[in-house]
Amino acid sequence: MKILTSEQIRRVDAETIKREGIPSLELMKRAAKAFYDRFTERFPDKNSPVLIFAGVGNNGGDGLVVARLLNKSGYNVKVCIVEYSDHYTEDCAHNVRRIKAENISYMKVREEKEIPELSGYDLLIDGIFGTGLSREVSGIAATVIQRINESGKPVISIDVPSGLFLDRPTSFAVHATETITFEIPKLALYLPDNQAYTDKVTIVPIGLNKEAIAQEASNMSLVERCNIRALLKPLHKFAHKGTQGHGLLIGGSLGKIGSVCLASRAALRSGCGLVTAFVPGCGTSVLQTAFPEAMVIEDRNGTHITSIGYTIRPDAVGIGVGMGLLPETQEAFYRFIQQNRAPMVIDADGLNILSKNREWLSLLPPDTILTPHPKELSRLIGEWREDYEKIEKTIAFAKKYRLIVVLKGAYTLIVTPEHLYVNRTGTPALATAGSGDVLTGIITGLLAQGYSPLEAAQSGVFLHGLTADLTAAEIHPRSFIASDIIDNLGRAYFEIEKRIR
Ligand SMILES: NC(=O)C1=CN([C@@H]2O[C@H](COP(=O)(O)OP(=O)(O)OC[C@H]3O[C@@H](n4cnc5c(N)ncnc54)[C@H](OP(=O)(O)O)[C@@H]3O)[C@@H](O)[C@H]2O)[C@@H](O)CC1
Ligand SMILES: [K+]
Repeated sequence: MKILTSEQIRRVDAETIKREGIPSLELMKRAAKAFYDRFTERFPDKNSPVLIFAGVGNNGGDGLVVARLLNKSGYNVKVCIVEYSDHYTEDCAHNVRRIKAENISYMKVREEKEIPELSGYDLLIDGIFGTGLSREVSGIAATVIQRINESGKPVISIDVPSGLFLDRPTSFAVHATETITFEIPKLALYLPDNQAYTDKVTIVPIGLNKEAIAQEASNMSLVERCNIRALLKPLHKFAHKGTQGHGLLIGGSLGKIGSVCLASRAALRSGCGLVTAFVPGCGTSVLQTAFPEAMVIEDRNGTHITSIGYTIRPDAVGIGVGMGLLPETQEAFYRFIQQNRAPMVIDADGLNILSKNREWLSLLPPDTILTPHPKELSRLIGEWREDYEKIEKTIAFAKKYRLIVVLKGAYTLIVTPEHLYVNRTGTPALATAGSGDVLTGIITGLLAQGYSPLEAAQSGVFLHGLTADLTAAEIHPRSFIASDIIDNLGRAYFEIEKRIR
């Protein structure tokens, strides 16, 4: 699903109206109905008093149509028109007339003293500003937003939390409990800097014109279940372990062998045929006991890796977990990346070694996958002030070294030199020890099965997150551990392959 800018969304909006020969009011009705459907499903209690804040633009117009729909179906609604300007859009003005005609209780607010007391309401709907926001919020709109935020009430935002900029940092906006956004995903809804404003995000279709969307060029998109489903290879009846790929996981040091166990088990569960772990001597019996399905090659040294050599021919390599940063290990890493030509994932200490020796980055084969968390990323690309700068710097870095960067977070970003992908699967349950090692293992396993680096990165991240989504009702997010990801990978595959009627 393409992520578009506000300017592109405006064009799609206008093109839909033109191509489908519908009045703009009709599109507003569709949007409001889509919001209403989701809202009433989430909040079926019609007795809960609801206050709808509507601005004077089309986001406000949506809010007024929502008020009419809720009122008609028996909800207890009131409307507060935040008149931050005298200039109403035509469709908004039309709906002000309609709410009057339908006797819906409303008030206009132009000054602070006119703002109603919010304590009597159970739910607030926010339709003050949408994608038309063009400058910092001030005056009465700012005061109202502040009151909304201070109220502590659940706030459901229409399209975007009011005050959220779609293309630059935001310092003040509605703290939405949920945003019900119209059809097209907006990048700002998925950035960590905006977490105070965007909690849950739900995308609802509103029947925008498909060709109009297709015409808009974008180098950003959401990773969707259908994308992953389409790229999964079928399992052949005559498949055997030799045809399913051989993954090699290199890492570990005394006290950190668990990371290699997790990564290797995850690689095998992701579907590859064979897994070998390359570890220092202290890891061999641990691995063979904890994970008998893996083969093990040991370094000549007992406590940490000092030289990486083997005669097997792996189809993919995952390197770095638990490896440590001792000079001999760094040297071994250097010699290894100089000669390795198998597709590769680099994580954890592998990334830290690269940030200490930045000139080695140019030795990496094109499309090598790096999987940093934000701290590891900052060691590689330097500090950033805000998310847009971070993304810009990561793209420049990916371009310079022709790499794929998987930036782990609540919404993991997959950055290639050409494109930014946003993954939505996953919950805070994944913020647990070993979760990153498991991701490295899954991506290595997928690479070994012959998926391209981009496919492996996208599907690995998607599957990893999906295990947490699928177990959310059985394993409390607080007690979810990295092994639960591995144990539920099969379930995640079932979910992806499930037919949706
Ligand atoms: N696209 C779609 O698919 C569909 C979109 N729909 C809905 O339309 C919404 C977009 O509506 P919109 O364009 O009328 O803009 P909106 O956000 O209501 O703002 C209103 C006006 O406020 C102004 N303004 C800006 N910043 C300001 C500030 N800081 N302080 C004061 N004023 C400020 C600015 O006008 P200006 O002053 O720049 O002339 C702006 O035009 C969208 O989010 C969705 O809900 C659906 O109905 C149908 C399908
Ligand atoms: K809004």
